[in-house]
Amino acid sequence: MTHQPVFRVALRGDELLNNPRFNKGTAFTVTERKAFGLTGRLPYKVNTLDEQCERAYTQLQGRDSPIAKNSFLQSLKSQNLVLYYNLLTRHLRELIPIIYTPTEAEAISNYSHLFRRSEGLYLTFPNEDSMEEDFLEQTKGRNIDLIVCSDSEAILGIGDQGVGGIGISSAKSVIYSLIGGIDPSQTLSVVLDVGTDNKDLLDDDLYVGWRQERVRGEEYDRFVDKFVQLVRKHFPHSLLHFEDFGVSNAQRILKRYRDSHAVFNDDIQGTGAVTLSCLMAAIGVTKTKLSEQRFIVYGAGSAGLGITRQLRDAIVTMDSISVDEANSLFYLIDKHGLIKQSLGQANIRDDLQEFVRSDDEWAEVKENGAGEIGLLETVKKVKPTVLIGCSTHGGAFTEEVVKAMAEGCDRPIIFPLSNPSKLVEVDPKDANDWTHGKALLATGSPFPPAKMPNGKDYVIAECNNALIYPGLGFGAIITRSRRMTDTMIIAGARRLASLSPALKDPDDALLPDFADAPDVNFEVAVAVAEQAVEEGSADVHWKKEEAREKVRQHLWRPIYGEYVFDEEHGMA
Ligand SMILES: NC(=O)c1ccc[n+]([C@@H]2O[C@H](COP(=O)([O-])OP(=O)(O)OC[C@H]3O[C@@H](n4cnc5c(N)ncnc54)[C@H](O)[C@@H]3O)[C@@H](O)[C@H]2O)c1
Ligand SMILES: O=C(O)C[C@H](O)C(=O)O
Ligand SMILES: [Mn+2]
Repeated sequence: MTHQPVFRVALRGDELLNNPRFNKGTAFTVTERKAFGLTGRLPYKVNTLDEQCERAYTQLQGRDSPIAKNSFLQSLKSQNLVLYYNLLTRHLRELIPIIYTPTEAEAISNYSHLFRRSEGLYLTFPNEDSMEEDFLEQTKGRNIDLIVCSDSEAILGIGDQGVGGIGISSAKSVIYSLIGGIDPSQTLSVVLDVGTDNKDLLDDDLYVGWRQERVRGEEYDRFVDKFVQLVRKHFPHSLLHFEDFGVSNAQRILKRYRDSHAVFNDDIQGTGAVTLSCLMAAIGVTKTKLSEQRFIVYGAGSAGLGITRQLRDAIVTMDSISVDEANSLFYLIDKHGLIKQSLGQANIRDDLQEFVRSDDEWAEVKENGAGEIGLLETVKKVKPTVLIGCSTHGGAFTEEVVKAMAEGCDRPIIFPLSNPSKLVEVDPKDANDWTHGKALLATGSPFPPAKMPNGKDYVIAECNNALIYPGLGFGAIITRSRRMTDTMIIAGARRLASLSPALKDPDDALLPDFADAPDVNFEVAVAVAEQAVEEGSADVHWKKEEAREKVRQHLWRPIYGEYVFDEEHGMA
C-alpha cells in the first residue's frame, strides 16, 4: 500500500474546495471535514479515490466525441488535480489521445470559443512592463522545476493559433506529470502572446488573445529575452521547454540560450531523439548500419532539421564517418522541392546550408540540374531506405511514391510524423498494403494496427516526442543540470531504443506502447541523469550509481495526502 503523505494546509472552506491542487471533493475524511470547515459543504458520504475515478470515468463515457471528452477532462483538471491524474493513469492508452495529440489540436483551434477558465501564465506583449510582477504572482509560493512555453506560431501542423497556444504548453506539462512523474505544482505553462497572423482569429470578435498582427524582429527578441531572463533569475535550476515556435525563431532561440540555461526545444530535440530511437530499432530489424541508409526528409522545418541533425550526429559517432560523408546521406525536401543549389542562397535558410545538394547530381533529371525536383523524382533517383515526413502535407506519400520506394529497397522505413492525424503524409494502413507488409512504419499520432499479408496485426509505433521528452526533462531536473546537452539527449535516445519491442520480435512495433510510457520514461530519466552526473553537467552531490534510486524517490504520484490544518505555516 502506498504511504499517504501528510500536508499542512492553511486553506479552509470554499477556498480549499476551489483549489484544484488541494481539493479532494467527497474524499475529504470526517476529521478533515471538521478541521477545514467542510462538513456542511459536502454530501455525507466519504468516497475513496477508486470510487471517485469510477464515477468520473462513467461521466466521461457519457460524452460522445473526443472534443467533448477533452472539455470534460479539462474541467476536471481545474477542480481536482489528483483525481484528474489518477483517472488518466488508469486509462492511459485511451485518454492520452483525448488530452494530447490529436484531440488537443481541435481544442486549441477553438480555444476562444471553448474558453471557460484560464490556466497557466499569459504573458502578453502590451503588458510587457508588468511581466515580472505577473510572473511572480503566478508562481508565488511554488518552487518551479519546469516551464513549458509556446509563442504559438507553429502549433503541431495547424499553424499560428495565437493565445490558444496555452493549450499546447498545458498539454505538454500534463504529459510531463502523467508520464514523467513531475509534480504538477512544480510546473508552469506559459503562452507568449505576441499577436497572431492567423486571419480567422484576427477577424473573430470572440478571440480572447491580443488581436494584433504578430510582433517580430527586435521587439519580439526583447520580449522573449525578458521572459527567459526572468526564468533564469527566479528559477535558475529549472528546465525551460520551448514548444511549437516558428521554425526560424525556434532554431535561433535554442542556440541563443542553450549555453546559459537548461533549455530544450521539443520539436527540434525531442523529435530528433525519438526518431533516432525509432530508426535504431528499424535498422535492428533490417540488420543494416545507420551509415548504410539513404534518407529523404520531407519538410525541412523544426522537426525535419532537428531529426536530420540528430541522425547525422548519431551516424558520425556510431559509425565513425566524417560529418561531410554523413551529410551526403540526406536529401531534404521543402515547399519548393529538393533543397539544392539552384534554389539560390537567399531562399535557403542558413541552418540548412550544410544539407544543400549540388545541381550536378540532377543533370540527368532536369536540364543543368536546375528547376524544382519533387518527392517522386527524388525517390526514383536516390532510392532511399528511409523516408521521413514532417511537412504538414497530408497524403504527400502517395501510392506511387511508396511503391517507387519499395522498388528500390527490401524493407522501406517510412515514418510519416506530421500531426494531427489528418495531416499524416500517408495512412500507415495504406503504406502497409502498398508494400505487402514490407514497410517498417511509425507515425506521429496514434493509428490502429495494420494487417499483415499473413493476417497478423502490425502495431504502428507512435514516434511522438512525448515518448521521450518527459524522461529527458526529468533527468535534467533531478540532476539540477544547468544545460541540456546533446550527450544527455543521446543517452536518453539510446535507452529508449534499447526498449523497442522489435528488438525481441522483428514483426512487433518499433517503439514501446504509450501504455508503457511511464516505465519507459523512468528508464530514459535514469539514463539522462547518469550521463549528466558522469559528464559534469549535473549540480548535485550524488554519484552516477545512485541515479536510479534518486529518480525513483522523486517520482510524483497522483494520490491524496492527509491534511492537517495549520493557519500559520500551512500551504495555501
Ligand atoms: N511526431 C512528432 O513527435 C512530431 C514532432 C514535431 C513536429 N511534428 C509534426 O511535424 C510537422 C511539422 O512540424 P514543425 O514543428 O517542423 O513545423 P515547421 O513549420 O517548423 O516545419 C514545417 C516545414 O514543412 C514545410 N512544408 C510545408 N508544406 C510543405 C509541402 N507541401 N512540401 C514540403 N514541405 C512543406 C514548411 O515549409 C516547413 O519548412 C507538424 O505536422 C508537426 O505536428 C511531429
Ligand atoms: O505535439 C505533438 O504531438 C508532437 C509535436 O510536438 C508536434 O508539434 O506535433
Ligand atoms: Mn510540437
